[in-house]
Amino acid sequence: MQTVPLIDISPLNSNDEQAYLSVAKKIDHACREMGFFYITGHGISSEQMKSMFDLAQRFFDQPENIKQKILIANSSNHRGWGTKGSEQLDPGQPQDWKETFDMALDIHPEHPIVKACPQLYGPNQYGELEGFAQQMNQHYGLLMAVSKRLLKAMAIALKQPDDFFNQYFDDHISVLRLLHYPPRPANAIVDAQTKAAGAHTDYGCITLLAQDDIGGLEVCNAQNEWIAAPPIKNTIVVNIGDLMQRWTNDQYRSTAHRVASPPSETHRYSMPFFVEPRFDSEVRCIESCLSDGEKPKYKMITSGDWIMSRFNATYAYRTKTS
Ligand SMILES: O=C(O)CCC(=O)C(=O)O
Ligand SMILES: [Fe+2]
Repeated sequence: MQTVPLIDISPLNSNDEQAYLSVAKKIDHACREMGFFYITGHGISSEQMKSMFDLAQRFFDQPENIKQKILIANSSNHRGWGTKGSEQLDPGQPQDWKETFDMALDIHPEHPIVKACPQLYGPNQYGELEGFAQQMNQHYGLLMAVSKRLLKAMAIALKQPDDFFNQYFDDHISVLRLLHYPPRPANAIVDAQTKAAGAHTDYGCITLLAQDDIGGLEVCNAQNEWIAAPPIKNTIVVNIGDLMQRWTNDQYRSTAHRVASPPSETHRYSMPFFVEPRFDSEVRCIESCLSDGEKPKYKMITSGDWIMSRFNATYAYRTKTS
């Protein structure tokens, strides 16, 4: 059975051109075959990761009334805390059993880009936890640096200029999200197949996911089999999102994935970083992804329009009000 490959990306930081291209090729292969891979050699220390998981736990441990003050449902730009049941990733399944915290670039309300797209830009809502904003922003910067290295390698593998993807990442809309999957209460009627997060694809270019050591992430491989993507120490899981699939005319796979319910009494934490280009980036098929006579499968769409259409499809609070 096909498994999720592991790639050491440290050569992406070196001057050894051969080693660089060899890693770019491995990434390209994984994007085509599986749409998912683990990375090591990303440069984010295990201490940094641990401090982020400690922070996530402290954040979600706060009383409900404190978290209510930064409710995502009251945010104009989709930032803040999401209660259990506010998101339903798989419309054929019960709502996801998780609480969330979303943050992105923190931009003053008077900035022109906020005026141009107030649904996706603006200030974050952090709440009251000491040091939280600073630590989240620092981690956001570290993840963005790794993401830019990956996007450059993908551009090169696709025979594009180095900055083909990265040129769309000034004023980007990438989101760092904290996730807490608490145990379902004993009286909640669920069968063993009910997932903590339903099957879905991610919306952006790529996602960098850190997971704790509980496990539960499952990936649908090219043979349509669900396979486990268990935690591996000091790795980050990378997967392709819908915008990258559109950009590459389906050559890179935006692969469905889901999260099994944690064992009883067990809390699971994870931390996806959704890498999403500036809201007005025009995503249309890259020429080098078309063979002779082949036609683009998708119409051009802007990053912002795509992301908003996906939020509206999966969040109860948005469908009620829009
Ligand atoms: O919690 C996880 O491991 C995966 C989360 C996920 O797929 C998502 O939030 O898009
Ligand atoms: Fe996902």
